[in-house]
Amino acid sequence: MGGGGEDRAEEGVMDVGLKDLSKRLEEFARARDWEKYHSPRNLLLAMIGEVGELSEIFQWRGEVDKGLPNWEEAEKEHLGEELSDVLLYLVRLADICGIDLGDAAAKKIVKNAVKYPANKAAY
Ligand SMILES: Nc1ccn([C@H]2C[C@H](O)[C@@H](COP(=O)(O)OP(=O)(O)OP(=O)(O)O)O2)c(=O)n1
Repeated sequence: MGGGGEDRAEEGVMDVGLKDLSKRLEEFARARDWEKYHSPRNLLLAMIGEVGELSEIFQWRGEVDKGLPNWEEAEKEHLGEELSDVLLYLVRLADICGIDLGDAAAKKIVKNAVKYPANKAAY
């Protein structure tokens, strides 16, 4: 991936932001001349495809304990990759649509809290 991402030796402990991911995805597409494929509809369909791949990991397993205590490391790594594919396409979709996803998500959390007041939550 472009943008100097390969040089970030400490990346594993860095807090990666949505804007940074957006920028790196843009560079990734530009470097491959793939911008023409990254239309809103294509990105949405690609993301849904990755949601399908993510779902396959959980398919037929029954309920799964939080933290995935009984999973092999390779399975967890695969899960991380599929979660990332969904996130990366979502971030790219938002960017190509001109939506500031971090800002929109923060506002949505506030809206959710107004809609579902903590003192009235009864599940
Ligand atoms: N036109 C494309 C194709 C790929 N990607 C990036 C975003 C995803 O993070 C990843 C998806 O790559 P693949 O389509 O190869 O999907 P997988 O990594 O899931 O591979 P596979 O489907 O073989 O398991 O690559 C992209 O930005 N634009």
